[in-house]
Amino acid sequence: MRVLVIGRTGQVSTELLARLPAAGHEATGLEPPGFDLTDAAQVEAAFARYRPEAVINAAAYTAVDRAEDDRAPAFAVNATGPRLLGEAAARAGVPVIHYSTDYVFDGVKGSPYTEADAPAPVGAYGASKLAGELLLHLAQPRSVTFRTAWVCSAHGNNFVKTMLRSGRERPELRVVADQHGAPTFADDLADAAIALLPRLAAAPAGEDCFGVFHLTGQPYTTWHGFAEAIFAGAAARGQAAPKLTAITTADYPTRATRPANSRLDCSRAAERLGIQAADWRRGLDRCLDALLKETTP
Ligand SMILES: NC(=O)C1=CN([C@@H]2O[C@H](COP(=O)(O)OP(=O)(O)OC[C@H]3O[C@@H](n4cnc5c(N)ncnc54)[C@H](OP(=O)(O)O)[C@@H]3O)[C@@H](O)[C@H]2O)C=CC1
Ligand SMILES: Cc1cn([C@H]2C[C@H](O)[C@@H](COP(=O)(O)OP(=O)(O)O[C@H]3O[C@@H](C)C(=O)[C@@H](O)[C@H]3O)O2)c(=O)[nH]c1=O
Ligand SMILES: [Mg+2]
Repeated sequence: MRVLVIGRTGQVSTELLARLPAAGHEATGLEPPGFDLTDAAQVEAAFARYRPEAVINAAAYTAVDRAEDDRAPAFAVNATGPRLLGEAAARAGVPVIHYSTDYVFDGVKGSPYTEADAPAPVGAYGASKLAGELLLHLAQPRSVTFRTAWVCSAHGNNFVKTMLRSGRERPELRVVADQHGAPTFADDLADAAIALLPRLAAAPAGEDCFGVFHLTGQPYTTWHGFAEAIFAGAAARGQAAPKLTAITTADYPTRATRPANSRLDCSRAAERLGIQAADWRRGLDRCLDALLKETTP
């Protein structure tokens, strides 16, 4: 299949572009400066040029704190972008796979969120991503949105790389232990999307493979629990670990509020799509193998 990937050097787009050819697909990835998803004419031109049979939107404005003071660009990329893509895809008759976030929820619920729970974003990033989901599905009902969370990989910016870097610079790291969720590795997300492509291409609007699906890694943990796993893995690969201190959200003020409960219930994806939440500890091992050279002789 000819697959157009929006994003090229981001976490998820990098993994998609690395894996699509092996699955027999012809893939093109587009991002700035050569391509701007927020420009309708550029979106239209990309469809005309590449004639995709499916589109995967892995582009986003992901700077959560910056989005609070930079709302217009965040909404342009995260909301207008998916709308333009949905409109072009509907005209071309091709399905769209898109990504959204746990930050569409306020985090107040006492158990994992399902797709039936009402979103109520507490920050600009989450609000822009929620708008994008709605606009995409209105424009192109033959779309799938994977709401994921805490995405990491060996490429791009993420919590694993921040922890490893900070751990080299400082003897002690303080990490919040009262925000609950599950890390998700970008290669697992890419594999899920690629497995779904043939089914989406064949399915008419209204099939139950379209819609919103929660998809994260498992099991649930906290950012502090994740940091512990990162440094255990780093230590096993010969890197000295800093002292890790559990703190509360109140001890770590940030510009944007993060939800305390980011846990997503992924059972709908398992039941309807046959896509299982992957064990993030395996993903972390692959990521650390790629990032840290063995120091043993
Ligand atoms: N990172 C995370 O923790 C989470 C991410 N998600 C969602 O998953 C998806 C993938 O995220 P991730 O891979 O981490 O994101 P990254 O921030 O790693 O990559 C974003 C990509 O979007 C591209 N991009 C930004 N602006 C534009 C634009 N105007 N036109 C075209 N491309 C653009 C970037 O290009 P460039 O590098 O040139 O700017 C980059 O390729 C997103 O929808 C995100 O919201 C969901 C939950 C958690
Ligand atoms: C670096 C650091 C962060 N933290 C906290 C802040 C925050 O609550 C949490 C994670 O930090 P981050 O900066 O990675 O958080 P953040 O950028 O909010 O991560 C989010 O990105 C967007 C794109 C998403 O969609 C979300 O799923 C989520 O992955 O850890 C510490 O407690 N100590 C530290 O030293
Ligand atoms: Mg880039």
